[in-house]
Amino acid sequence: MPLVAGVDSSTQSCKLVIRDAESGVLVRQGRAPHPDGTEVDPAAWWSALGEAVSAAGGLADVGAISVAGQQHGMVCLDETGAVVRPALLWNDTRSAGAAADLVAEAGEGETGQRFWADAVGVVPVASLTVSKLRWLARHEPGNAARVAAVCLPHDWLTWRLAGAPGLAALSTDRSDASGTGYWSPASATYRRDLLEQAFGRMVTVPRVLGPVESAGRLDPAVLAGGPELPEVSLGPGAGDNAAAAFGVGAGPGDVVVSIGTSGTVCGVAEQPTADPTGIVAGFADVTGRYLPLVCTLNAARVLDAAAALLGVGLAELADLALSAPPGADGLVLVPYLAGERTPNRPDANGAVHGLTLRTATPAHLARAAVEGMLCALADGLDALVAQGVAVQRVILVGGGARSTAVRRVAPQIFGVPVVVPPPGEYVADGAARQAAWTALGGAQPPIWTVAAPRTYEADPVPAIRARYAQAREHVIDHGSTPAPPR
Ligand SMILES: Nc1ncnc2c1ncn2[C@@H]1O[C@H](COP(=O)(O)OP(=O)(O)O)[C@@H](O)[C@H]1O
Ligand SMILES: O=C(CO)[C@@H](O)[C@H](O)COP(=O)(O)O
Repeated sequence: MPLVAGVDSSTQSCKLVIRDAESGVLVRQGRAPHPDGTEVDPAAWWSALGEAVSAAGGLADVGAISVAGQQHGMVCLDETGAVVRPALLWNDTRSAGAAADLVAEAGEGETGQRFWADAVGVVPVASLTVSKLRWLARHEPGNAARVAAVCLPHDWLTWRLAGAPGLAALSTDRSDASGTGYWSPASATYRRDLLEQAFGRMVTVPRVLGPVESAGRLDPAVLAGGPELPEVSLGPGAGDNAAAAFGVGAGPGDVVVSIGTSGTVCGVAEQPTADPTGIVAGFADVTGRYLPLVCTLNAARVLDAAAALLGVGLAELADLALSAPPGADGLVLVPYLAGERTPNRPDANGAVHGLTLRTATPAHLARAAVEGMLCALADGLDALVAQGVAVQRVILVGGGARSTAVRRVAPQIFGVPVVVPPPGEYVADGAARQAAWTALGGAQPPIWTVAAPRTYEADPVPAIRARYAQAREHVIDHGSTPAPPR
């Protein structure tokens, strides 16, 4: 088994790495962008995957491939296997009302929340597949009637790589199944009753593979240059966050924070979690364990937006942020630019508080953007700790981890050392490592050496979080009607 490939089909792009199966050494890589928007035709992911494969020099010398992908996205297929409508992504908030309905149907207030947390480890919010299915049933009955199977982005890409061999061949893995809202990590079974309740009837769902179970073989006809391909085995794949935790080799005491389109905070746990507040999602990981996780809708794009607002690039934004004092003299940016999932405020907008003649500078705004985005994640870290996750250090990954300001400010806000591996594609790396494990077999995954990380330490500045906590409730929900003038 010379080489293996790992894919990260994420929100903004598709990244592919090719690594040596035994040592993990990076051999080559490729990437291609995804279209913008919160509903996307899966065909765009497929063509981006093809482009990424070509950019990486093809798969002719690769023995196994695994696909990790953005979680929760609803891919509906008809009985011929054709896509019924563009996929609704994890960050599409139109299903917020459907999520609230599903919780209310299970009982009033905390009773409903507790029911879902106990049943499937998660409380429905707009992001979850179960909420999207309910939305589809209520809002697009014509499309809903055509649905024969529902799967997730990584499931669909893996199935396409296998040559789309019929709906019965669809497969997924524990980590991604645990983000649907109708698969229980604790019992490792589908809650078909909950899917049926949400959608009105049962549809085909992918078989859930174990950590090293193969999803079949790559159909050589589906990729350019395919006919020359040797036999390539398909790994089970994963949700992107589980793949990242596996890619960086997170262990006890490690909390992985990813700053991509989403902001996520997660840790590997030996036992499943069931948080009735819904803040911590009780996901599964790729090794057979669990991955309690908090996810925000606003991370790297908050920095993109601040840079655009100030008319600077991302490097200059970081320099500006670092030139302002910690706490930005009281300027606070509440980063709910895309609505928010944690806290569950799908209709909220962002806000800036504390503008004065002193704080109305580009440097203060840049600092407030970095701090606000990180404070929302620090709230997630607290919630994870409340669920019993130990935190000795944070491992920072995702595109936003490239920002020097994020790296330096993060330990002030998280209050623990922040370890930043060299810039890389850790989701794709986790998928590649999974492909290697599936192909090589063995009770334990191959040990791959991760390049030396850099550790950032700083004295915590609790005042930043205290000020943020004051500000975060003072946002406007765009669905709400302003009070009439008096
Ligand atoms: N130096 C940088 N500073 C801040 N943000 C960055 C930097 N480099 C890349 N990014 C941001 O990272 C994001 C992409 O990160 P990525 O983890 O690939 O996202 P996703 O997995 O959601 O597709 C983009 O929004 C991009 O602007
Ligand atoms: O919804 C979640 C996790 O629950 C997100 O983390 C998605 O999985 C998207 O990830 P990125 O593309 O932002 O990395």
